Amino acid sequence: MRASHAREFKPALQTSFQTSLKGDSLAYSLLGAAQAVALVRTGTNLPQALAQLWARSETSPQARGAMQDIAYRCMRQLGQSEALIAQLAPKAPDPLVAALLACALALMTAPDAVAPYEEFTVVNQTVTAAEAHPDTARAKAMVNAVLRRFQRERAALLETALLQPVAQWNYPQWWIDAARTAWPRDWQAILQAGNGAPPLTLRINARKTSMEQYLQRLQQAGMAASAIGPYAVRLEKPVGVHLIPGFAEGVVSVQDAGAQLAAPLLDVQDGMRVLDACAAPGGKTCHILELADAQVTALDADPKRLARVGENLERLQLQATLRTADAQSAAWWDGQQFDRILADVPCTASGIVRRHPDIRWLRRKGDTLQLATLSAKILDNLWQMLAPGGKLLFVTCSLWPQESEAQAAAFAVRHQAVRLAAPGQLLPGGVAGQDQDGLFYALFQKNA
Ligand SMILES: C[S@@+](CC[C@H](N)C(=O)[O-])C[C@H]1O[C@@H](n2cnc3c(N)ncnc32)[C@H](O)[C@@H]1O
Repeated sequence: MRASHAREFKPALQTSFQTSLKGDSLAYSLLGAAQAVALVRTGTNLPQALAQLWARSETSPQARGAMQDIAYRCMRQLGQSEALIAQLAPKAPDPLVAALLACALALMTAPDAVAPYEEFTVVNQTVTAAEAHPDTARAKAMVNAVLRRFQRERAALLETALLQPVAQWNYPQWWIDAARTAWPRDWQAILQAGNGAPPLTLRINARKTSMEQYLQRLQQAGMAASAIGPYAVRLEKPVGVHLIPGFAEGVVSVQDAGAQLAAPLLDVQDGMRVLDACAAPGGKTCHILELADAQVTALDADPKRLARVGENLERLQLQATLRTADAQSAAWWDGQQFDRILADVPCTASGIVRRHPDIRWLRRKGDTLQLATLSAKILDNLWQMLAPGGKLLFVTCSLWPQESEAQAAAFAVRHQAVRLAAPGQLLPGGVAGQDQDGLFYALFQKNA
């Protein structure tokens, strides 16, 4: 990257500006997506950035869908787009201009078999979008020139950009290096899997249906699907939750196939006391309760996220005790030990980047150590709460050994914990047809 393209993002963006663009135009969606991308570049995660924009504008569901699609595509191709912009723009553009160009370039280089929009439409609508916002209006001619030059010199520009690993893989360099070090054989497949669109996997509620019944229900609804686990069903074409048969009545939930391994591994029996120590939004809490009549305490440090556990329990007609508390502390605990503990600890989320493609651009290299330190404290604190003979399942959605296997090994030594059979590291994608997220599982038992 040229020196003039070193990142200097202005933190103040005029995101509250109400545009006069037509709500159903591509220009409107491009401008919204660009604002979200610019917010990500100042440290906001993408779902929050989009929610922030939608909270103050009357954006139709269709336009929201289009904005979200463009912003997510942009995240998956940001390395390449920024390398192209560095070649094309005479000096580093202002943040919103850079984000708008990155969104346009993501559409113009989309890996889809059929391009999402005609290229000339993307160019025209990007210029229209630039004209419509005070932070980009002055750059209208530059935006036009950059995109038209990209059209003319596409092959050569891409060839040069792709010489840089960040542009080739669309991850920060430190992330590429970390993947290579941790997974010398699989790092390319791992990075590639993180750039794909995630599948839509459902978990059937064993209290309300069987796999056979539910597959039949989908067939009757004309939705192609296949069973990819004892409770896991993958829909061939992802759809919104409101279109999933039985979702509203709690017959199914959305949950990755890998994440569905947690509840069966915990081996919860009726009547057991179970602690789900980092529970929100409650996917695993609910699965535990679908499989056994257990007394579950669902804990989370974030009250807003914990409220989502409540909503999920309600939809599925299940019950648990909800506690907003810090799993590093025992201040909330009544001293009664648990038979089972699930520790689905906070982590870098490097194993679920295909669902959250913004994560790679938000994380910093030092986050891994910081989060591993926090989760070690959580694990150490939870161990005293486990009854003798009880089991603790440690889960992360990370690919970094520091947060996963190294953490598990050190924990076992610190507490003389017996390590039981568990999958260990699941790489994203996984075995053919399964297509799960990159999760880590370690199961411990306390000596009786
Ligand atoms: C990986 S998510 C849990 C996902 C959840 N188990 C599921 O399956 O839906 C980690 C959760 O840990 C929570 N968390 C972070 N730090 C925490 C702490 N110190 N104590 C308790 N919860 C914490 C976060 O708010 C987040 O909801």
